[in-house]
Amino acid sequence: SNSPLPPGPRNLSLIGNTLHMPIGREWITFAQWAKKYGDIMHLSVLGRSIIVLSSPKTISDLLDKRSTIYSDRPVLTMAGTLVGYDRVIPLEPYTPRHRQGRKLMQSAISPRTQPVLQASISSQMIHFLPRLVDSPAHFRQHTRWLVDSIVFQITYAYNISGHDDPLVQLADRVNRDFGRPIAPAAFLVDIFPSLRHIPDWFPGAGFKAIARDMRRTYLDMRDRQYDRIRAEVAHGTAKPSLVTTLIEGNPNPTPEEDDLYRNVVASVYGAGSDTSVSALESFFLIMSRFPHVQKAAQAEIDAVVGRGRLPTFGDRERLPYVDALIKEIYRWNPVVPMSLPHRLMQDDVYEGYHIPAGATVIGNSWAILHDPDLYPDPFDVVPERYLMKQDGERNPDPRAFAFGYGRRVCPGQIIADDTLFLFVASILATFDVGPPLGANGRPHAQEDVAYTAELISHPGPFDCTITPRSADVEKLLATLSVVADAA
Ligand code: HEM
Repeated sequence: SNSPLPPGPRNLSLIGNTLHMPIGREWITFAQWAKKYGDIMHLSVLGRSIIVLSSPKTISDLLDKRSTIYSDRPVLTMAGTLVGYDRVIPLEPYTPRHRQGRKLMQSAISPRTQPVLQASISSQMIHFLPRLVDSPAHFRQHTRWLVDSIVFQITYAYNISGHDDPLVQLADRVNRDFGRPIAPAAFLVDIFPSLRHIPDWFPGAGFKAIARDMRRTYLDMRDRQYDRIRAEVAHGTAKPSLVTTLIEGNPNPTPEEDDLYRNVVASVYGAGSDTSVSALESFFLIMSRFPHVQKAAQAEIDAVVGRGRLPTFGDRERLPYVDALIKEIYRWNPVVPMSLPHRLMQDDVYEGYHIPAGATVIGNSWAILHDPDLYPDPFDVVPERYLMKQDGERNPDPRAFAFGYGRRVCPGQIIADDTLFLFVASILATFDVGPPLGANGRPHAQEDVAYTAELISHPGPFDCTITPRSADVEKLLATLSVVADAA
């Protein structure tokens, strides 16, 4: 192409921008660079092109409108080729198999199936709330328990017991494993893919044993429950679940179909668990930092739901402030700040710039969600911004950016959003969340909580107090959990 590459930081010939690359939370540095170089920016890292898009328009023009060529994923040699995570939907290349997998997931997670999914979320919530009464200091552990319970209920009709449930432990291990090879340049083989051919005994080939170990753990988690349900379907004893639906829909799958089904189901945990946990954790942090927001949301819930029952999904449309708070949770510290990287499949030209085939294309969602022209006072939590009469383009719904783009947009949004709604509404109806207290019983001075620098970003360590709003609420929760256990 005769067109120039998009502008970007100075290129140091062979090594490109490698030496300039920010280490950790690159979304913030990229947002600063975008002010200088524009909302389409080119970086060259070890000979590979990275295109960073930082405005709704560039993202919509390329990742949405030209999604036929912008929907591949970059090849990750360690995580993908060696461990095998490239068989799950989020990391899979853009192929007919990927489209088939998405279709299966979308038919399981759709407005048609939403009532069944909501029933699972509600039933797990009833078991979750009493845990918060018993040990509020462990709110993060309970939050993860809740999300895992919902995911395993939907996928495998599996009721997890406590935090030491074997499936939870296995899933935790897969989660931890997953973070390692997808961290930038964590393994040399991602920079020099031909290293994957070196023999196992060769010095420096330790990564191959690590990959084999991770693969074993992943397959164990993927297959154990799946095989159990397959046997139950054969005996006519299987409970309704995503696996049951897939197997009953095609009792004699080919080996390829069988592999596809297993990976589609595993993708629900892989993509849906840690992401949802991050959003729910942000809720606690926001509540402990912005008490006036909490009070306004509680006043709305009290007026609409009253104090004698828990909120339900049917209440949502009469809770506009709670809905606006949920939008702020997605925006304030987005769960996936730079979305997942896309890969361009053929040369393209945009606004006179050449975008080379194979380029990694990143939509910097964080930059958009913190653009003061779109969201005034972006570092504050201001649900009111969505309730004002909108002036043109201001304060767009953050979900348009928080869940990714084009043909790779998150297919689990319905579950994520329903989980977040019921979590926020139920906790605000029953608890007060506040800042941690010092020895003198007064609130601690609050320090800024840094979010982690991973692909799925979580709030760093923080404490908060979580107390039932009244003795009546405590009784209500105890009764509900007894009834739920009996059922
Ligand atoms: C608050 C919770 C969640 C957030 C913020 C979130 C966000 C995202 C984002 C940003 C992407 C990348 C889209 C892109 O590449 O442009 C994604 C992909 C994906 N998400 Fe979610 N997600 C959440 C929950 C879930 C849940 C609950 C599920 C499953 C039930 C799920 C399943 C997936 C899958 C399978 C993909 C890969 C799609 C593909 O590559 O084609 N997510 N999500």
